Amino acid sequence: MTVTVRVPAKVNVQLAVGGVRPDGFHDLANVFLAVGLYDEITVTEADELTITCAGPDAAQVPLDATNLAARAALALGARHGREPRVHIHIAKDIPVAGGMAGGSADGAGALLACDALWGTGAPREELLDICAELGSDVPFSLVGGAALGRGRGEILTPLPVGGTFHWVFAVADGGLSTPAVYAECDRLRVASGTGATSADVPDPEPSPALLEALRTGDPLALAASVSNDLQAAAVSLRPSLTATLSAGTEAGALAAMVSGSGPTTAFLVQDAESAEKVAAALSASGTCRAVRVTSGPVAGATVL
Ligand SMILES: C[C@@](CO)(OP(=O)(O)O)[C@H](O)COP(=O)(O)OP(=O)(O)OC[C@H]1O[C@@H](n2ccc(N)nc2=O)[C@H](O)[C@@H]1O
Ligand SMILES: Nc1ncnc2c1ncn2[C@@H]1O[C@H](COP(=O)(O)OP(=O)(O)O)[C@@H](O)[C@H]1O
Repeated sequence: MTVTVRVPAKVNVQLAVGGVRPDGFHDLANVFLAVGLYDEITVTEADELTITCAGPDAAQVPLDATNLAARAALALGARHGREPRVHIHIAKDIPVAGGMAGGSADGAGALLACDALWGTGAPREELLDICAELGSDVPFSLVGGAALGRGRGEILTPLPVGGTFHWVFAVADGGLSTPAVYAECDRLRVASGTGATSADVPDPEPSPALLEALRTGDPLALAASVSNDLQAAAVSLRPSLTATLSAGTEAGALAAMVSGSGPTTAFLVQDAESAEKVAAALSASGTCRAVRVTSGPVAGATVL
């Protein structure tokens, strides 16, 4: 028997980063939006746990027990007294190490797929607990749509969205390490004299204007309120992102931002027609490796 699950990428329309906590994580107000770029995770009964991956960035995906999809199968199996004898195939379309939660998508997808394959029938709460153990972004990959993530991003509240938002993503050459970008954010804060701990940095809060823009589905209002506290750190580590951001703005994007920890850049546009125009201009600019056009919100991990 075989089960396939489709899982979307995300963009953070607000990423407010608090001070670094004693456990090394940062408290967040993380407003996630699931967008229509997908990985597909297929699990098949097998003699032992094995993984394959296909797609343009497949060479950068680990195929051992560190793969989040393998860790998900192991975690569900351990809770239900079951050896994870499965082959996991990842059809990867989400850019790797791009700030779009591709690894998290694979973790959430493999979890849901194994649950279906094994007939485990794990309650949603248990699946969300396992997701949070796997990584801060993994619960959102399961849930999809739009949500506010508190804590380190794993405590989710679904958010109402009143329309479809159109996006262009510029994929950069190479990735950025998420821990390195958080560390650079701390370094920049210390260097500017504010300090980087929870005692120094105000508690992160969601922007009321941003939540209202999502609720009404108004792209101009959303463009006026998006923010990403990791952007300066990503640009500091990858200065060439400035040229990509400018190219999208000059082409008419309503907002230009780094997606999460980057280095993918995200451009909010008015409609599907302007998306094509901005995408063409970004391609022609020579400031990125690839350009993707999509929209959101879309559903979270779904069994096909
Ligand atoms: C920045 C964000 C924004 O959504 O995603 P990406 O843009 O990388 O996809 C997330 O916070 C990434 O979440 P995720 O990639 O799941 O991170 P985890 O595996 O939980 O943690 C990896 C490392 O990132 C740092 N980290 C992560 C989350 C958080 N709230 N504070 C942190 O400081 C820590 O150094 C941690 O060891
Ligand atoms: N399915 C996966 N399981 C584990 N690690 C992965 C997986 N896919 C990618 N990775 C690795 O995890 C790191 C982060 O990748 P990814 O989740 O794609 O990016 P990001 O955290 O920026 O959204 C990269 O080093 C990548 O090689």
